[in-house]
Amino acid sequence: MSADEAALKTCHERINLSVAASHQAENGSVTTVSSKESEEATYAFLPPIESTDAHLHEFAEAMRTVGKALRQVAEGKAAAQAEAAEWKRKYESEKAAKAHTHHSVIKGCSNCVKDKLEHLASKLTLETASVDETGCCGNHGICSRQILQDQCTGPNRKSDDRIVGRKVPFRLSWGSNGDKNGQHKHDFVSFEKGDITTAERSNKQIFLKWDSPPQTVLFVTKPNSNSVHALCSEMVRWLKEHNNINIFVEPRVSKELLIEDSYFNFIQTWDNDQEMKTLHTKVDLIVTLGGDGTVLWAASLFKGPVPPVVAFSLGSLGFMIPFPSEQYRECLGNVLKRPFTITLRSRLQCHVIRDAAKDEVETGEPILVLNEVTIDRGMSSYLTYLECYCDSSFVTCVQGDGLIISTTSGSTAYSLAAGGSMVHPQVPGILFTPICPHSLSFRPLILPEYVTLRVQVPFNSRGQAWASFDGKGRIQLGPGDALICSVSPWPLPTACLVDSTTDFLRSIHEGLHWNLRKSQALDGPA
Ligand SMILES: NC(=O)c1ccc[n+]([C@@H]2O[C@H](COP(=O)([O-])OP(=O)(O)OC[C@H]3O[C@@H](n4cnc5c(N)ncnc54)[C@H](O)[C@@H]3O)[C@@H](O)[C@H]2O)c1
Ligand SMILES: Nc1ncnc2c1ncn2[C@@H]1O[C@H](COP(=O)(O)OP(=O)(O)OP(=O)(O)O)[C@@H](O)[C@H]1O
Repeated sequence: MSADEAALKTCHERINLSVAASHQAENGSVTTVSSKESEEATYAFLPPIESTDAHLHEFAEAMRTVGKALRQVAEGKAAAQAEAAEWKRKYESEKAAKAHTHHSVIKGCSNCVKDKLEHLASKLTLETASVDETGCCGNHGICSRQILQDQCTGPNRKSDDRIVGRKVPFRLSWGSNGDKNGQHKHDFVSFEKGDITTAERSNKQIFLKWDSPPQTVLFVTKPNSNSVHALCSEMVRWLKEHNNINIFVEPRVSKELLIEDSYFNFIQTWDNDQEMKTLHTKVDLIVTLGGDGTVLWAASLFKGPVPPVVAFSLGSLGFMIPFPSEQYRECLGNVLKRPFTITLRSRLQCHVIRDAAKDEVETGEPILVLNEVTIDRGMSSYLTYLECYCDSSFVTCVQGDGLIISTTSGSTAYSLAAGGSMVHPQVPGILFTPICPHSLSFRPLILPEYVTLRVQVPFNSRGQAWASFDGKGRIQLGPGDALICSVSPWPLPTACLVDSTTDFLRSIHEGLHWNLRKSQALDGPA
């Protein structure tokens, strides 16, 4: 008989004794003795409760094991989904690239848009596309796949190269599972005699130089603003008359300008989504007139590649807007004729998966955001309860008002208000910022840009959750639904007034009054 069975047997015996004693008391035959015996029997009954506790402990342990197994299954599922998302992303970007090439070939070379955009694309790839994969010399510091030779040959060979016990040669390759997505081929890690170094700093300050003068400009303007409308019509005239530029505007603006003056007959627009999808093949430059919301709006018009954006400030904060509208002639003149620096602002592509437990396949087009995707509790008065995974790893459960998954550009927007760090827009990362977490230890995180995040509303969640994209387009997420997001291959290139860092620091100083404090007086304690 096992120890547990013995404990159970004792327990039964004591229960029987206790029951018998209480029966005697009820019959009234041996009242005083029986009540004492009953009390003793009751006390005697207590130890077996410890035995029952042991069973409870055993049961709890078993439940923990089951919980662990379930979590492992969920992690496995998240890994598979992340991998599927990555493959889909690769497939879509290749498909889009092919479609873009195909479209341009059909159009022919007469307008040279294809050549210009392809050249621009190659420029935007940090001008490092020609790196040789295997034969890297190590001099330029861009080694995507460099092999350490067993023996160093060539004129620089030193006598101590032949020391016995030389380090074993190895390779560096990108991606956590080998060359997983090829995103990081152009990062700067050099590799000399087995010592990994990043001494060569990445030069991500990117310059854009036109091969030939730009021909087409798209205007995106804040609605319902007289000053914006007036400036738009003035700039359109100036661009047409002084630079012979073709102008595209949104359908709403086209109507407004035509009502104002038939002079604007030359302006082009689009009639449907299909036409809008080909805009990036026709437009060299986007000019935005408004605040940050207008830049977000302009970005949202492009589900794939985006032409460079020159943003003119006509809002109140204008964090992402370096160009003063009063000096538009000088600013636009420079951008159209000279090389200029750009900030490549990464965007997040988001997929909502309904009842993710059943349906593992992502459907529909991704939603692209420049700032962030937010998952909050909406109207619900319950805490949001969200399970979060990063690639195949469980991150945490969010219990609070919600979660912000932000780009570095969005780090100064909602994420900042929720306690996240401000991050320079060229830093490759994704911010993971909780909103009012009901926990003392939930600090915001910054994750690397190559991960895929999955946020799922578990089936035992009390309430619904709501996802919103750059503060717009709210989508309800029920128990079992999930949101998957990763960095999109299509960033938003924004023209800088000076350069990426100077513009960023100007914005946090002037826009957010960062660390503004009166200087201490000199006449303090010695
Ligand atoms: N509590 C908050 O701070 C809060 C709440 C909701 C939304 N937002 C932000 O508003 C954005 C939508 O902007 P909108 O103009 O359409 O809405 P809006 O008109 O409500 O303006 C939001 C404010 O955020 C500023 N802003 C937007 N993007 C920014 C950025 N990247 N860096 C610094 N400031 C930025 C804008 O200049 C504006 O002052 C959302 O993406 C979200 O980040 C912030
Ligand atoms: N072309 C557009 N079409 C439709 N809506 C737009 C367009 N441009 C901007 N918006 C919307 O108009 C709102 C206000 O725009 P924006 O943020 O640019 O101006 P603002 O509020 O005056 O500036 P700031 O955000 O600097 O205070 C935003 O919600 C934005 O999404």
